[in-house]
Amino acid sequence: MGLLSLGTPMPWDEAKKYADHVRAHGIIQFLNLWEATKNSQKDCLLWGDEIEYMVVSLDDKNEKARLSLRVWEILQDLAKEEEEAQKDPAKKLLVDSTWHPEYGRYMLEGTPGEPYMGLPRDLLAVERNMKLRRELAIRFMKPNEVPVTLTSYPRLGCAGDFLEPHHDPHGPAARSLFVPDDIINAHARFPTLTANIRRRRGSKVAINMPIFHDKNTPRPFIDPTIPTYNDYPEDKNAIEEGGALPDHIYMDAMAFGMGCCCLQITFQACNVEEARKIYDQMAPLGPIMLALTAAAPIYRGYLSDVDCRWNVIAQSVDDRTEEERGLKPLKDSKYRIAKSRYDSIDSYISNDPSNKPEYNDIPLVYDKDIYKKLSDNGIDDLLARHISHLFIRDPLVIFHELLNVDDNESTDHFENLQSTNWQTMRFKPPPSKHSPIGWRVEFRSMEIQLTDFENAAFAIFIVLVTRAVLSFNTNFYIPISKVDENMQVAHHRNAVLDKKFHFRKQIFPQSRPGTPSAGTPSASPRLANATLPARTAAPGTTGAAHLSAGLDRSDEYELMTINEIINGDPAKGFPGLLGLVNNYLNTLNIDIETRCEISKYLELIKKRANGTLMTAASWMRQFVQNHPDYKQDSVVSEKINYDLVKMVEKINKGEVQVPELLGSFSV
Ligand SMILES: Nc1ncnc2c1ncn2[C@@H]1O[C@H](COP(=O)(O)OP(=O)(O)OP(=O)(O)O)[C@@H](O)[C@H]1O
Ligand SMILES: N[C@@H](CCC(=O)O)C(=O)O
Ligand SMILES: N[C@@H](CS)C(=O)O
Repeated sequence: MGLLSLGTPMPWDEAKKYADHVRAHGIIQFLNLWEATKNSQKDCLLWGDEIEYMVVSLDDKNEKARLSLRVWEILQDLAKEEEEAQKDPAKKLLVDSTWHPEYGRYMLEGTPGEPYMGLPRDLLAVERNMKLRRELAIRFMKPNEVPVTLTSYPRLGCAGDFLEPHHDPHGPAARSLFVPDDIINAHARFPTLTANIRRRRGSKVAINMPIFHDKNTPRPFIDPTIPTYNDYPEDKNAIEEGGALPDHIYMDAMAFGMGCCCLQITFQACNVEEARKIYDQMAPLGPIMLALTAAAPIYRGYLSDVDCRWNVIAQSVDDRTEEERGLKPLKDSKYRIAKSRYDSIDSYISNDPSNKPEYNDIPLVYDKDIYKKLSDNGIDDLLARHISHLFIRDPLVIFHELLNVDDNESTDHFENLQSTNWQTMRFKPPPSKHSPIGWRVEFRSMEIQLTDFENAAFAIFIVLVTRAVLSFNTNFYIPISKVDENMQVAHHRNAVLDKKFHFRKQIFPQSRPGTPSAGTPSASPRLANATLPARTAAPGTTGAAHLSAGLDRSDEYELMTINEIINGDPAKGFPGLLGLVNNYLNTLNIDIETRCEISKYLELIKKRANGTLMTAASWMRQFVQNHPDYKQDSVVSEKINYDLVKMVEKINKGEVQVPELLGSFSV
């Protein structure tokens, strides 16, 4: 969930006049924050997860499942509960969670009440807390409502009724043929984002995901369900003007993307350099974890040929103009921009000596005036590039009342741009110079899993990987263009088993006298303030000019399966991420009971990676394809959707065992 300021939002025509104002003050705010917090030291790990839920209303009589638009009321009740818990220590334990709205009016986001600490025993609190959150949310729902952790809702945007209460499509913010604006959270941030993305882009967003061709799916597949309204100029372009591609599932609104749910993990680092190191080390894992957590195979009532949500969201908030997308020569826009605001990261940012210039091998577009301002104020090259790259975007939501703020105290303008750059990783400064919170990093690519057990397993795995990274001083660097290739590969149906991903072969630092050898923990996870590698690119250029002078690093990485990346390859002496995590755990003094409990979660990761257990995406595909109503035509009917949601609910209640998904683990 991004910045939820209050006020009167500006429509795009007005907001764009203040874009430079917001950027200029955003940078001053960042510099003020930097000055106050650049030396901040935190000595303990704090971390937390964010779980996004969809509230589904079940109509058992008619066997229909609809998204409930009642979440605002549920959130108010949860907020009251949180408030009371603040006053009553006994209640605090029972509530121990924090709740936020999300893009969809049917979505909830729950986090632990306080961040977790870094002790192994604290890991065992994660699943308990996730269960508590689910139970708490249920307490404020109607008897027929359930919180489900599906990544994409199978029948979102289908003709007929998929909302409770029903609303016809259309509305001035999204102008969608498929979803009404009533589906968007009422907080001004969300409809304004929706409308201003569309207006800035100059057309509705166009999302096309390849259809899964089953035996009876027509070839070519031309979707007969796309309505032919003519209320808005864009409507006719859906089929006639090529908005909807043949053999694809076409979607035309932000809700199809930002209405998806995910699992995000945020860690606090000891200091800014450690945060930059974690950011870089975790970035190549973004696509790996996307493929391993794949849970989104169905869109707008059709089985698709992809397993993950990422590209759907990227297309759903792509506010680039035609000029920025390279469809027209640059005239009114400033830059060609290769990616949507929601996409994989574009540059590594750590000053660690293992970050070689050649790894930043994709052209980085950045605002050269902002780069200069940052540079003149002592920000080093890599960080200045990162921030001035985020600042090529326009602020989409500007509130009249918050235009002029005290840049010494507020970080609103900085957060405005930071929180609408939705990338696989987020590098997060302390929220304000007065905050006790330190420099943090957010890992954002994972899809939400069907049960708390699985979500806890992935959260625990990721936090342990960060500990192993710091402890063994690992090196996961590969050229960022290869991380981007992996990101696309991760979307393929069953990529987890069928595809290979670029990954670094030698992940430990080469042993030198006096340095820790492969797989032994370094004396301290703290990092020295290493000097910056020399760069040859002139500040302000948009190309990666330094690349041609760089070394060829292609022998440092190779294509591996997810199984090899996670479980290792003994023949090659490659430990895999689980090997690293287990080595790390071996260095700690953990009681047997705790270690056994942690092993349960790691076992799930191992089995998902080696194919013993299915991903949620594969399991859902199988559920649909085995359903008696399925006609082998890629259509996921209302009845199949209802049965799927009921099944997920039963799994969460422990009423049904699904060994193909969860093995013998109980939820
Ligand atoms: N000091 C901290 N260190 C690490 N994690 C923290 C800290 N404080 C809170 N968290 C965790 O960070 C996560 C995100 O928190 P929060 O919702 O406040 O951030 P946000 O800025 O809204 O997130 P987003 O970047 O997704 O918009 C939660 O899981 C929370 O428990
Ligand atoms: N729901 C979005 C993330 C929204 C956010 O940035 O908080 C996703 O699935 O990635
Ligand atoms: N939840 C995301 C997407 S709208 C945000 O608020 O930034």
